[in-house]
Amino acid sequence: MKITNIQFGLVKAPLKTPFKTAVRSVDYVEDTVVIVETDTGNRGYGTAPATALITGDTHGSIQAAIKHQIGPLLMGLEIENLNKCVGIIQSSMINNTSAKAALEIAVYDLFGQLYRQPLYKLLGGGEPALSTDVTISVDYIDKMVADSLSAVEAGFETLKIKVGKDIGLDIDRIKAIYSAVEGRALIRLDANQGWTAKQAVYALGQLESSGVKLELVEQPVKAYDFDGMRYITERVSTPVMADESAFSPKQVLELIRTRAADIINIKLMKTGGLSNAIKIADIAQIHDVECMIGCMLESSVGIAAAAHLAVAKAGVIRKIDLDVPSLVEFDPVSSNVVFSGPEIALQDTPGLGIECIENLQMIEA
Ligand SMILES: C[C@H](N)C(=O)N[C@H](CCC(=O)O)C(=O)O
Ligand SMILES: [Mg+2]
Repeated sequence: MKITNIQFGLVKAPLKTPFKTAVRSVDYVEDTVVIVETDTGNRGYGTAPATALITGDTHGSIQAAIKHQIGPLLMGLEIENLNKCVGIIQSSMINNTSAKAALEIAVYDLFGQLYRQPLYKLLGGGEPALSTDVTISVDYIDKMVADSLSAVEAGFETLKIKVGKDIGLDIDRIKAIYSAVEGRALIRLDANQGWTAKQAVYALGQLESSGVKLELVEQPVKAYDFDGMRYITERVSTPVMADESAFSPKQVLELIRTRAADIINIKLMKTGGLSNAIKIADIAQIHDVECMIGCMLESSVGIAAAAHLAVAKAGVIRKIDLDVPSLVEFDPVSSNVVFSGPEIALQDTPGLGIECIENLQMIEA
């Protein structure tokens, strides 16, 4: 099975309610769709969102990187030599992790089709079921409490609360949500780089001493501020998770070596796809550091790939944040990963089992 062509499209799905974090507010999911074609007629699918504030990537940069730099190097490559395909994708240029992720996802999808196995089995196998948290956007307190209660009613047992906008308000937000859902849901926080190290230590200290139990706090400070991450990790009981600080295996090694984080959030759009995500999971497991599988606000093609990885690496990926299918009005993607509220079930069709992407708008090559 040889790569012969790459096509592009765009897929868009409106959100039920705006997704609001410390850095952005979004009303819909929009991904570049990458279709890798082969001489056998098989087509591999990958997607990437334009999360410019986190990865630096836009739809224009993703498509240009694939069209002009990485794509031409892949023509004629045999899918059975997955290592060669992945090696070329990763060494073709620096950065551009979203473009690399979309291509790797498509190539791994084809690898699964070649050997007629679902991806998670080719990655090592596992129990094909996961349970995800759901994100509660940062907002005024009553709205966040109401959203948290609705999520618990819908069956979610873990809530990922977005904070990082205003430290005083954040403490009130978390206390109010905690008392509304105490004993019914676990609370994890994501500050999306919105606090300083001192603010984080203060806020978490206030919460811990008032009896609020948090599962973890994600990326309290700026991505580059490894010293700040370590400062917080050393001073609070709540486990600290690195997200925007943890793109590459090398960064993860550094975070672990300097004890700057207790947990690592793996996202395919940060790692440049599955190959580096696997390396990160292995590095973390060697060091007894737990991981979360996360996602951007992105389509269910990328999220399906992340779910396959999480199943295969369940020994170290023990926290799941793959909630976008619950946040959209409708999911245009049908794959072999079925999302139903908090439950994620993987079926055994080959690769990612992409059957259809509704409303896919093809882009002229
Ligand atoms: C969607 C997921 N639950 C999530 O919260 N991801 C964010 C980044 C999402 C984005 O801004 O596209 C995160 O973990 O920081
Ligand atoms: Mg995060």
